[in-house]
Amino acid sequence: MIEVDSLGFGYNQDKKILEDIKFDLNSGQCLAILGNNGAGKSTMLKCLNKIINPKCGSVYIDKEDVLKFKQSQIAKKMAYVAQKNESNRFTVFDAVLLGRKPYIKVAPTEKDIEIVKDIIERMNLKPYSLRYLDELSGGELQKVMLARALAQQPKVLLLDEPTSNLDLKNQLDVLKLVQQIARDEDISVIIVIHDLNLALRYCDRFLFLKDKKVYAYGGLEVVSSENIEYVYNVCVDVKDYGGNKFIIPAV
Ligand SMILES: Nc1ncnc2c1ncn2[C@@H]1O[C@H](COP(=O)(O)OP(=O)(O)OP(=O)(O)O)[C@@H](O)[C@H]1O
Repeated sequence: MIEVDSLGFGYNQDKKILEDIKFDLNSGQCLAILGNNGAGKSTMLKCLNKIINPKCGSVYIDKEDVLKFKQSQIAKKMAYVAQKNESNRFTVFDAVLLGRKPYIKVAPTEKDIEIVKDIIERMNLKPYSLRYLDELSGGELQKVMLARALAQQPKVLLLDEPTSNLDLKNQLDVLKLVQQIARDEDISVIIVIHDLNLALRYCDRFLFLKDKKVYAYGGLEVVSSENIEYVYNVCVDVKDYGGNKFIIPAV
């Protein structure tokens, strides 16, 4: 379980971006972080694993405040996939193996190699295994970065718009896999995502950021037309289809 309390951050002294952020999430659950452009979603994700230092607050994982940890210790608890990923001259296999770095002392063990092979298989990346990252498409690269994060075997997985470069089938496949891995391996997943319908389909909890604060947090009930209209300033209808909720813009 992850518990975030009173988290605050500003890039400059006089301009706050996040104020009094508070939520908790059980293991095995996926949380969607929602809000408009510039609301502070990516900033919040980076504060959680201290890529940037929050000005105040705490982030407890299994009752330990990870903000007091060194980066090398945080890497065993949390994995992060950024919004923009740079490609380089690593092969796909080596890039995923890098996810094992927090655990490797001298050289990768057989277990490290097995974990990497397994995740490459599960994400249908085997045909790309020996390809270089700078020879991949944007979507293929995004999947490799997710595979690397999963190889890290974190307790909390932080994903910043993991489907932004993926085609429809890969969006569905990747989020389904993330949801399945979260449940099977008891990982809490925190996803910044713009597509409300994908969020509704694959996430259990929903957090709307607005005016630096948590405007609403909870289960499906908080994804209401009133909240969406207030947060995004767009009128929407919330419809039921086949037992699932769908958001349809009413413009
Ligand atoms: N390195 C930085 N230095 C100064 N300001 C920044 C920096 N990074 C982001 N910001 C500002 O902080 C605010 C929040 O940005 P952030 O990227 O967290 O928003 P977001 O909700 O993820 O947006 P989007 O949906 O467009 O990706 C924005 O006003 C942005 O301009």
